[in-house]
Amino acid sequence: MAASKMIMSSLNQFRPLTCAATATVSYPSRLVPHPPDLVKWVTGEGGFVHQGVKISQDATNGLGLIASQEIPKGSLLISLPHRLPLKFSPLAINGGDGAGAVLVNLARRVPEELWAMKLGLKLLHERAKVGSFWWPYISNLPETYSVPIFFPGEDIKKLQYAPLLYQINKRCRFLLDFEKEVSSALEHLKANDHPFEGQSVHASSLGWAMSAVSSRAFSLCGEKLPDGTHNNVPMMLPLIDMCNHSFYPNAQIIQEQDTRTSKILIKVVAETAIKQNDPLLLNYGCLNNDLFLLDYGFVLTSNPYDCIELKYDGALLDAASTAAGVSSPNFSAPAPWQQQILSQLNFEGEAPILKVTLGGPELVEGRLLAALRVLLADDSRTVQKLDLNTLKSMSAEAPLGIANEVAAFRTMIALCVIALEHFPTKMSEDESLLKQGVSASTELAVKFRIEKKYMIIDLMRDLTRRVKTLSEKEKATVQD
Ligand SMILES: C[S@@+](CC[C@H](N)C(=O)[O-])C[C@H]1O[C@@H](n2cnc3c(N)ncnc32)[C@H](O)[C@@H]1O
Repeated sequence: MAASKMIMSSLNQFRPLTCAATATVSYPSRLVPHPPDLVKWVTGEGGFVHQGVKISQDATNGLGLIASQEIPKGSLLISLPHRLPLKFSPLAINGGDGAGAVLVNLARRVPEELWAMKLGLKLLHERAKVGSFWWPYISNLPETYSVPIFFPGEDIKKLQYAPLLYQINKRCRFLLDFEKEVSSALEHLKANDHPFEGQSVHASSLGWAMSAVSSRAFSLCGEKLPDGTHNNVPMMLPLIDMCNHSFYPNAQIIQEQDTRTSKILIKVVAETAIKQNDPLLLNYGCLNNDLFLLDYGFVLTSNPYDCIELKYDGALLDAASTAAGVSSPNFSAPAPWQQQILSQLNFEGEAPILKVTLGGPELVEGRLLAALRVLLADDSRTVQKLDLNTLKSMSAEAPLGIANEVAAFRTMIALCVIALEHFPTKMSEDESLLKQGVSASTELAVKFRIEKKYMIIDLMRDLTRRVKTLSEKEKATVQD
């Protein structure tokens, strides 16, 4: 009863689309000071919430869900009725009012890779709309986000990692350009056709909406299409999106078709037994820290999926192998048979893919490993007997012989050294900066680069161990 009163009183207010420019606090406040009770809203709308599931302030991750009692494995934790997820369905909106058509046209101008902005437009529309069905949910969203588009310029520089700086720049530029496009689309609209209740929309509120979606939406199976298939649709899942992330989750989202209505229901079940006071955790995906920071605004320590990006380049490989003391390879001028394999690996040809990664579960991108093995080999016949998958595989032990494998690994270690040297600060400097007590965004930026450096150092250690084992094997073979 008390909750419904609270909902009613906030429904009558004007909904400004403002957004605080930077996320400087660890626990951002919600859009309104005392938002409605989400659990009551979900159950009131016909959803189910296990009696042992509660919203609670997490020690480090903002709000989260916790178990207030022991919950057995397999228990249903949350079930959302069909109308609760917030989706952007252009077909449904197109058949609607003029404001819907304006939203659809704006969404068409958003590049596919920034899909979060498309759903963000719908979120902004609902945020501005007085009487929105989703207001109890939206009012519970954070007011600010710790994603780097909101970092002060000097903290963006502190990330020290060009591929991420490029992505942040791209997003910021898009938001500034899109602000202009939105403004001109909203000009001269009749009040009824205005999707944001007559309010102008700035880059900061577009950024708020994009970040709210990128940090909370799940890509799930949508309704059945006319051809019988289902496509994946990003959606915001009230309450479920209060779960924080872990690579060792104790909860899982499942989708089931309701036998009565044929609609798809979204549920969360306990994947393991959950102890009292444990947080309910979902796995957001096997992502590197670039994506966690860009989309979610956090950085994970010892993330097994973290990696660095390099550009495949003959001159860089020549420099690395020379530094590694590998005898006279010529990466810049491969023999024709080597060039042929480089084409098969997509390093040469009309549309080469030069981006390669080091780190993550694969340790070294298979294409790079294969290229090094091939370019360091001098016998074309042995190489041509092997298939590409063997050449790309780290678990294929020294397919071109131990000397070749050692040279390839040494070159990779040297590549790691070069990558480390690209960071202008030393690890000790980074760590002492953190000890000084810095702003939340400086802390995130410095933590990001520290994690990248640790990842590179761990990879170097792993490769060095492999070189040692291989060298010992070679010595043993010679002695036999
Ligand atoms: C889907 S929401 C989860 C609910 C959120 N904590 C809140 O207060 O509303 C995702 C956000 O939670 C925080 N978060 C989730 N998992 C985290 C983790 N493992 N470490 C740090 N922050 C995390 C990040 O701010 C992220 O953008």
